[in-house]
Amino acid sequence: MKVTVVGAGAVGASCAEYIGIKNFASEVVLLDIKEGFAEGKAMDLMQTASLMGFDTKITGTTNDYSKTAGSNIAVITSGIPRKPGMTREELIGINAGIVKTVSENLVKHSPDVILIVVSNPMDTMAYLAHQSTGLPKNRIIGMGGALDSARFKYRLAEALECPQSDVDGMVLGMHSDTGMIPLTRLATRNSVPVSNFLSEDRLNQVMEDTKVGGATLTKLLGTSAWYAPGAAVSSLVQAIACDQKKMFPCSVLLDGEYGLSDLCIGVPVILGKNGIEKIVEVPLSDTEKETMQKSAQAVRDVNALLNA
Ligand SMILES: NC(=O)c1ccc[n+]([C@@H]2O[C@H](COP(=O)([O-])OP(=O)(O)OC[C@H]3O[C@@H](n4cnc5c(N)ncnc54)[C@H](O)[C@@H]3O)[C@@H](O)[C@H]2O)c1
Ligand SMILES: O=C(O)C[C@H](O)C(=O)O
Repeated sequence: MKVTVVGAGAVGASCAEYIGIKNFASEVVLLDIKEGFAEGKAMDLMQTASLMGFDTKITGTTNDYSKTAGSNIAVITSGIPRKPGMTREELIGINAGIVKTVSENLVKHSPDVILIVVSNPMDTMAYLAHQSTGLPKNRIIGMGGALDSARFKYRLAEALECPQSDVDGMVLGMHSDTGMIPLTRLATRNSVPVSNFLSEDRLNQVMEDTKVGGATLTKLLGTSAWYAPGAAVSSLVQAIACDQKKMFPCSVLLDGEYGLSDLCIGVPVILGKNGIEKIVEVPLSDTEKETMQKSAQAVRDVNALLNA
């Protein structure tokens, strides 16, 4: 199993580190445009192998796509992150050009690759990857919902004063400060709806804290987060590489599901060796349906900037 990670910055390196530690891939290639950077990150990570107990071979390259040839999975993290006070959508001007070139190069060298798009604004970048590569829709996956759901569980556990392993929950919709839809109605603590334990006000607070999860960290760190993003990507890569058939909310091209078409947005999918093996349609309440439509409109507005 060969995995390429484009962008050896904060998220790309964290993702390569977690893939290494989980020890399921034979090879990870890190590629970056900055001279020597991916090689340096790869060497540093490889010097953790005997300490962390993994055999995955991690190598780095400066923009040489021939080294990525034959990749089963490729992760795109190349592009600029936001600074405090910015939205993810403001990154489109620079990141669209990068994601277009990178996705074309990846597919040229690995025609059977499954792409995982991370660069922001992620839903639009996943849509752009479809436009620029023409890959079948099961082979382009936008990562956002897995991370947002992890943050949702963190906030739920905080409110419930319980371990995160006690809680379950999912975030659908656009990966943006206003477009996320944490499904509080369906969240549970050991199968018991969380509304049995938390007031409506507290649940609304959990929802709001989840939606601004990325912005909160960006304000604290001065740039956007990388540990949880890297871990979330590594979980998607593992689900595909190990044919796990696990369910994650991912940004995928819809064709009528949830009443939406011709956009990528976060919905639950089953991930296995073929990438997206199934889109799961969760029955939504009228309010959730309305919120999903608004979120989709926000995605379409950003997609329209690709042609502006
Ligand atoms: N979808 C998500 O949930 C999520 C989570 C975290 C970060 N992100 C996004 O991921 C992206 C990366 O974030 P980061 O914190 O790792 O940034 P970073 O600046 O640390 O790393 C980005 C790397 O991309 C490289 N790069 C730029 N252009 C390139 C190109 N054409 N080819 C190859 N490499 C290139 C840069 O040299 C840099 O090393 C940002 O757009 C950020 O917003 C998304
Ligand atoms: O917040 C960001 O800009 C980065 C990423 O999308 C995140 O949610 O951490």
